[in-house]
Amino acid sequence: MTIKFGLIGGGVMGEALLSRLIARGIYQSSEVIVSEPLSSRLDFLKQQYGVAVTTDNSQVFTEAKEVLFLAVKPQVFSAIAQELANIDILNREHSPLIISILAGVPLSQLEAAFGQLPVIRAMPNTPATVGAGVTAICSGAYTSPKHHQIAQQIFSAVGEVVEVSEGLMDAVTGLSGSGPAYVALLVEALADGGVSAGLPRAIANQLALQTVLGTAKLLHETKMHPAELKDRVTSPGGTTIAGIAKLEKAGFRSALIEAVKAATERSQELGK
Ligand SMILES: NC(=O)C1=CN([C@@H]2O[C@H](COP(=O)(O)OP(=O)(O)OC[C@H]3O[C@@H](n4cnc5c(N)ncnc54)[C@H](O)[C@@H]3O)[C@@H](O)[C@H]2O)C=CC1
Ligand SMILES: O=C(O)[C@@H]1CCC=N1
Repeated sequence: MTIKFGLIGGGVMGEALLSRLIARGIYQSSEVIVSEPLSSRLDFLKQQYGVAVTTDNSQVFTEAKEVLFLAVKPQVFSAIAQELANIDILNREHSPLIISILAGVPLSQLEAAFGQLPVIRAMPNTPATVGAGVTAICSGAYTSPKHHQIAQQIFSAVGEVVEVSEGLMDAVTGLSGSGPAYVALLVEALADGGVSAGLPRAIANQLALQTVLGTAKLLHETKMHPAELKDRVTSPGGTTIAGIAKLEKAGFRSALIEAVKAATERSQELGK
């Protein structure tokens, strides 16, 4: 069977994408090869998903006919680019589309590393694992509508897809890329608040999680503005306004705004 999809880096995000692509039948296990330095991860991915595995990134690059998917940390990108630099890419019968989910690494750097191959830069997030992710994509100079369609199909398998200009990718990273961690912190802190107010831990966890999930679902399904929902919950002289007053005093909104800005700036730094 032809190898269509090559994955370099079988960690959290690599596995999230891989698992959904196989489950949705976008690629068969026999069409996928993964490279990873950690033998424990390789054994796991091979056993769990039935894919071919290797420690040799150049093998993945050479064999992948349709997509080479980069899911390593940005800090190891230059080492990988050097490793792949000697492979004769331009004279290949099938040049793969390079898809990178590396935070911060710009299209210019990716295109320089891969000659004139088509590159799509993407920023997914961890809810991709359960098909509830959101991914922003932007296309490089050598891509065609066909490449665009392939990337749409891949990321649609793990959630929603939006297209942005490359100048916005760091901001996307600061918001939706990093966002699941902020929301997880919110859920944990809400539950801690419940425990502090006397609730048993298990019940506090359930209430906190379902409140966040339910609120997101309500906003999503009704398209209600968040401010309107806040107003609907907030009775005059009631409990909610007492809670909101504390959040405002503690700088809740500005803490989130600053978090997104700091993560955006860090993404910009990673690309330098
Ligand atoms: N974790 C997240 O929420 C998100 C991460 N990203 C991006 O995805 C990329 C991967 O992040 P994670 O999956 O969280 O990291 P991770 O650490 O879970 O996975 C990276 C994998 O790459 C492997 N690796 C290290 N050196 C390698 C090499 N030379 N060749 C091949 N594989 C190598 C590691 O062993 C590891 O399994 C990063 O660039 C990150 O910016 C993007 C969106 C969300
Ligand atoms: O923390 C990071 O650098 C990566 C990028 C977006 C989410 N995690």
